Amino acid sequence: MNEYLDPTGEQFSPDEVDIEKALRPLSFDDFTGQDQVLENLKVFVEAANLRGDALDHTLFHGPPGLGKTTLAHILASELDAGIKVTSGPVLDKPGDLAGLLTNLEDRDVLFIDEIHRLSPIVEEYLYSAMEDFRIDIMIESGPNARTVQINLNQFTLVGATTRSGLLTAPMRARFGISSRLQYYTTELLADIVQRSSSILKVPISMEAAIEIAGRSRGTPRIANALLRRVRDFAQIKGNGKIDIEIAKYGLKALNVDAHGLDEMDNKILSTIIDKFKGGPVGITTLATAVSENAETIEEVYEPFLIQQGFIIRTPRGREVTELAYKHLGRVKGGMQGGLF
Ligand SMILES: Nc1ncnc2c1ncn2[C@@H]1O[C@H](COP(=O)(O)OP(=O)(O)OP(=O)(O)O)[C@@H](O)[C@H]1O
Ligand SMILES: [Mg+2]
Repeated sequence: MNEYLDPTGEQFSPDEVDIEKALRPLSFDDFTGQDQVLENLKVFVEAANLRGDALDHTLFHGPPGLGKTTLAHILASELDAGIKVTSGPVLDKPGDLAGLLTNLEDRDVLFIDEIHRLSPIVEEYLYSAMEDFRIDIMIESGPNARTVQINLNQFTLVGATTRSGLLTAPMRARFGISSRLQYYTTELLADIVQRSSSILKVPISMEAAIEIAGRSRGTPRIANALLRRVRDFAQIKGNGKIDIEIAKYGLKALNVDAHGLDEMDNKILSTIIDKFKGGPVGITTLATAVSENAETIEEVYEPFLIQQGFIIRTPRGREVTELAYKHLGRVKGGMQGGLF
C-alpha cells in the first residue's frame, strides 16, 4: 500500500528520495531536451574520451530543477569516470577541499553544487588546482610549518549554480565549458512525464501527461513531483490509471496554478500591479517590496515570467502585461479582484 504523502511535496520521505533517484536520467540518450547544450557536450566528451584526457572544467547554470545535477552525473558516466560530490557551503576550509582533490583519480569529476557559495579562501585555493592541477599543502605547524606542493590527477571540475551573477570573474574564467539550461517546453515535459510514468509503472494518457506538463513551470523536477502526487489520486480516488479526468481532479486538489506559477511568481506579479500600478518598476525596488533578493528575482523567477509573457523588461524597469492582469483576475487600472 502506498502511504499518502504531503500533497505539497515539500516533505520527502526516504521513499521519495529513492523515487527521485530512479527518475533521474543516467545517460545522454536518456536526457530529454536542452538539445544545443547536449549536442556540444557530446562532442566535448567524445573528444576527451578519444584523447584519454579529462574533460575541460564545466559550469552549468540556470534556474532550479532543470537538470544541472543530473548532467553532472551523466558527464561522469559518459566519461566512464568516477564522481565526487560536494557543495559550496559545505567546503568551508581549504583543508576539506585538499582532501577531496588528492583523492581524485585521473579524469574523475568533482561536482561542486552551489559553487557561487564557496568562501573566497576556498575559491582561491581552487584556482591553482583547476589551472595547474597542483595545490599547496601546509604540513606541520609552529616554527616547522612549511608548504609542500602536491600534483593532482587531471580531473574535471563540474560546477552548478542557480545564481551565475554571483560567481566571481576569475572563477567564471576558469571554466572551459559553460552551459545555461533553459526552461522546457510543454511538449518536452510531457515526454519526461511519460518516461517517468513508465518507470513508476503507472499508465498515463497523452492528454493527462500534457495537462501535468503544462502546469510544471517549465521544470522537470516540478513535473515529476506533480506526477507522483497525481499518481496518489489515481490510486486512492481512481482506478490506478492517470487519465485526463483524474489529472485535472488531482491538480485542482493540489491547488496548482493554471500556468504552474508558484507563490513567489504570483507575488511578483500582484506586487507590480498593486503597488506599482503595473510598472515599470526597478528591480531593486521590486525586490524590497517582495522581500526577495534582486539577483534571485533576476535569475530564478523573472526568466520564466518573461518567457511566459507575464512580464516585459523595459529600459525603465519591469512591467506586467495584459496576460498578468488576466491571470490574476484583475482589471487594468481598476480595483476588481484586488481583495484576494
Ligand atoms: N532533461 C531531463 N529529462 C528527464 N528528467 C529530468 C531532466 N532534467 C531533470 N530531470 C529530473 O528533474 C529532477 C531535478 O533535476 P536536477 O536535480 O538535475 O536539477 P538541478 O538543476 O540540479 O536543480 P537545483 O538547482 O535545484 O540543484 C531530476 O531528479 C530528474 O529526475
Ligand atoms: Mg542540483
